[in-house]
Amino acid sequence: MERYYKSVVDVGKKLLGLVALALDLEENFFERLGAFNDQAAVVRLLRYSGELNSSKEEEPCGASAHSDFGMLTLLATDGVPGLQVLAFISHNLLIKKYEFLHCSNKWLHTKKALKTYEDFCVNNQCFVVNIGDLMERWTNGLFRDVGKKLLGLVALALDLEENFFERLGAFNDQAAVVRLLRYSGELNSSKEEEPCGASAHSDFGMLTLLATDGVPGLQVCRDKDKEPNVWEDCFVVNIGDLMERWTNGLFRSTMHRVLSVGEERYSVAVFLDPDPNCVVECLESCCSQTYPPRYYLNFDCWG
Ligand SMILES: O=C(O)CCC(=O)C(=O)O
Ligand SMILES: [Fe+2]
Repeated sequence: MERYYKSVVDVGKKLLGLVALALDLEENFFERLGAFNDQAAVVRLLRYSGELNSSKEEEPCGASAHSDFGMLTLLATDGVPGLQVLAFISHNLLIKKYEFLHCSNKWLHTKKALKTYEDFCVNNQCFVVNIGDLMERWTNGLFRDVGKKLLGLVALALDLEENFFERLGAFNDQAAVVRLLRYSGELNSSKEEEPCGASAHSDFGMLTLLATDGVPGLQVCRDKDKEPNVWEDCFVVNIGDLMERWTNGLFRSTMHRVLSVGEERYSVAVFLDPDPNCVVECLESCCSQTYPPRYYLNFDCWG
């Protein structure tokens, strides 16, 4: 138990170092601030009996909805599902998501932002890292500012006013979702498969800001990278699917994946999604007779 405690605290410190770098602070910022001085990592061992509620109205609940108080929480489970994460899903995101999954969803007709609990896919190869309330206060404001600045530049590049996305309401109730990632670095046993940390995908939202610890692994499809690439001392900024929709395909969302290179790897991804109620339609300045709108909000096709 002591060994487990020590290695979890080390992982936590490494992740907080990355959070600091992602915030444009020195890696040891939180250490210098004294956050680890007399720090106690509290380990809670949990057992859920699995008993179902007798009342049909109530959802059977092991632990009711909450956020954790501190900086970060690292969660390891036995692989039995149950953990859910509250997701704010916009109508546009939902369309995109179900397009991707090739299936229909009744909520597609509501045109409203939804707050839903999504099952968290538990995988015994990973920790789930929850951002605590203190860290959220620190990060959310900062990432909103960086994101706003970048989106101002995107607007200027599209021949729009710098505050275009702000005026559209994209930042009204915007949440920057921070995902702290650790890749174990284990290589696949099968020779046919490429050793994969995260399979090829594009991100859903407007922009993603990505900071890594310098271990290679991230590949971007359009560059046709032969070797896993490293970007140092910078954020990698990925364009998301909603930005592709907004710009009528002028800004393509970035297809990317993470290969396993036999070395442990950490990264911090900040997903900038628009306000869940913001309508994402092809911008006029990106459409012409030659390039008519490629994306419509066509609800009928979802039956
Ligand atoms: O870890 C990385 O470099 C990429 C992570 C990523 O693409 C994602 O979480 O969507
Ligand atoms: Fe991604």
